[in-house]
Amino acid sequence: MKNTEKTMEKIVNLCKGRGFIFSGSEIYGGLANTWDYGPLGVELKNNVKKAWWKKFVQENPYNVGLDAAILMNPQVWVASGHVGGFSDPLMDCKECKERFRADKVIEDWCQENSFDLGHSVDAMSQAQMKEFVEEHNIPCPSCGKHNWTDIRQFNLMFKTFQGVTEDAKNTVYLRPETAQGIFVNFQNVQRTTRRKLPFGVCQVGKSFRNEITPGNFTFRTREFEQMELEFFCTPGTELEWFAYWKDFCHQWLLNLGMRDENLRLRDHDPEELSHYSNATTDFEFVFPFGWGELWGVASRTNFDLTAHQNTSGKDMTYFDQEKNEHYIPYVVEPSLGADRVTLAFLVDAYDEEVVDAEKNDVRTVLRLHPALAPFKCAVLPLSKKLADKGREIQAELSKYFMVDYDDAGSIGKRYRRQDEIGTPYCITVDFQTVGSDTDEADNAVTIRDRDTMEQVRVPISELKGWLEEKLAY
Ligand SMILES: Nc1ncnc2c1ncn2[C@@H]1O[C@H](COP(=O)(O)OP(=O)(O)OP(=O)(O)O)[C@@H](O)[C@H]1O
Repeated sequence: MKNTEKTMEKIVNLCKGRGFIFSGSEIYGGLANTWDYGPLGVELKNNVKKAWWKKFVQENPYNVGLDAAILMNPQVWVASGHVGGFSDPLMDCKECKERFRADKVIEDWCQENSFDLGHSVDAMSQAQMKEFVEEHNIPCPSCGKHNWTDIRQFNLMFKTFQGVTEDAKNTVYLRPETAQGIFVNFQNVQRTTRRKLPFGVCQVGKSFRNEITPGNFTFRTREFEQMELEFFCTPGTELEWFAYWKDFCHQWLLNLGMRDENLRLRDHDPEELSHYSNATTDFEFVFPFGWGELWGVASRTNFDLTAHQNTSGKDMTYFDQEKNEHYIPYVVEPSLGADRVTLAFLVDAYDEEVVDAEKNDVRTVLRLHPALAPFKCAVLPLSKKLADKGREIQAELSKYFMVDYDDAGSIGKRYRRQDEIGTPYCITVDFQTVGSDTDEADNAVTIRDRDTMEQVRVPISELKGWLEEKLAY
C-alpha cells in the first residue's frame, strides 16, 4: 500500500510541480531559501490576504486599513528599539563553520530528545543558553561535532543606501515589520477618520529580516509578508481587548477550515514576555517539521507610541472627550505572517485519500476552504466537441471567479488533477447539456464535489448563485 504520510517533501514537490511555489532565481541555482509564488500560489496567497482583509477591515466595525512605505526615516527604527536590539543569538560551529541561532538549536534539540525545558527558550539569557548547550553537549546540527563559539547578538535589519552617496547619512533599512508604519501614522489616521478609541489600523505588506538560518520552505524566509493589526484602546481595557482579538484570530483560522487539533495557543510566561508587554500569546501550528509560530498576539501597552513621542518630539496622545483628558493609547497587536499561514493552510489541507485499497488507488486532495482555493471551479467538457459550450460557461463564470478549463485526458484524470490543486467543484459539460438531434438540451451541467466526490445536476443559469453560496464564509 502506498505510504500516505504527510511530509514536507511531498508538499514541496506538489507546490513545485503544480505551480504553487518555485525556488527563487532557479535558473541561477537559486538564492538561499527565496521562493516565487507561481500561478496557483499567487491566487492562494491573495485569497488568504483577502480573507484577512475582509474580516479584519471590510466587515469590522473598529478597523481601517493603511499601506505605508517600506523605507522609513531611520529614526523610526531607533525609536522602536530595532537598531539597538532587534537581534538573534548567533553561534558558530568552529568545526564546519556553519552558523546557527542558539535558541533554535536548543529548541530543536529539546524536541528531538523529548527534553522538557519547563519554560520557553525565549526566557533564557545568552549566558543561560551557552551553559545549556555546554551542559548537554549539544552537537552541531550540520556536522555533529560539539565545538561552539560564544553566543553573540546578530542584528537582523537589512541595510541599504538611499540616494547617490553610500555613506552613514544615507543609510536606510528595509522594514523588519509593518507595525511601525501604523504607529507613525496614528495621528493621521485618527484625525482623518475621526475615530474614537477603541479603533484599529490594519496593514498587509512585505517585511525583511536577515534571518541567520532561513528554512523549512516558506516558513522562515528573509523576505516575507505580514498582516498586522494595531488596535488602540483606553489604558486599563487592553487585557479585555487582548482576549477579544485572541478569540477573533482563532475563529478566523477555524472558519477558514483550519483544524483546531493542529493549533495550539501558547501564553508567554512572565520571564518570556518582552519588557513592554503585559500579555502575549503565540498561535502555533503543527507542521510536519514540528510546532511553529503562526500568529503572535501581544498586548504592547503604550510602549511604541511613547517611544515615537519621545524620539520625534511630536504629540502622540489622544484626547478623550468623555474623560476630558489626554493620554497615550494602549495597543493590542495580532501579527500574522501571510506566507506562514498560507503554508499552514496548505499543510492542513493536504490529504492522501485511499479510494480503493485493493487497487492501491490513492488520490491527493487539497481540502482547502473554497474561499482559499486558487480556482473555484473547473469546466470539463466530456468531449472536445463540447468545447464551445465549455468555453462559454468558463467565460461567463470568469467574470466573478477564477475558473480553470481542462479538456485533456480522461475525466477521471482531470478530476484528480483538480483534486490535487484544491479546486472545490468540477463542472462537467456533456451531450445532455447541449442536446442532440434526438434529445432536447437540458442546459444543465453536473457538478462534482471535491471532498465527497458526489455529483449534482445544476441548470447553467443557476451556476453563479450556486457557487456564490458555496464560497461564502
Ligand atoms: N522570517 C520569517 N519568515 C516568514 N514569516 C515570518 C518571519 N518572521 C516572522 N514571520 C511572521 O510574522 C509574525 C510576527 O512576527 P514576530 O516578530 O512576532 O515573529 P518572531 O516571534 O520573531 O518569529 P520567530 O520566533 O519565528 O522568528 C510571525 O508570527 C510569523 O508569522
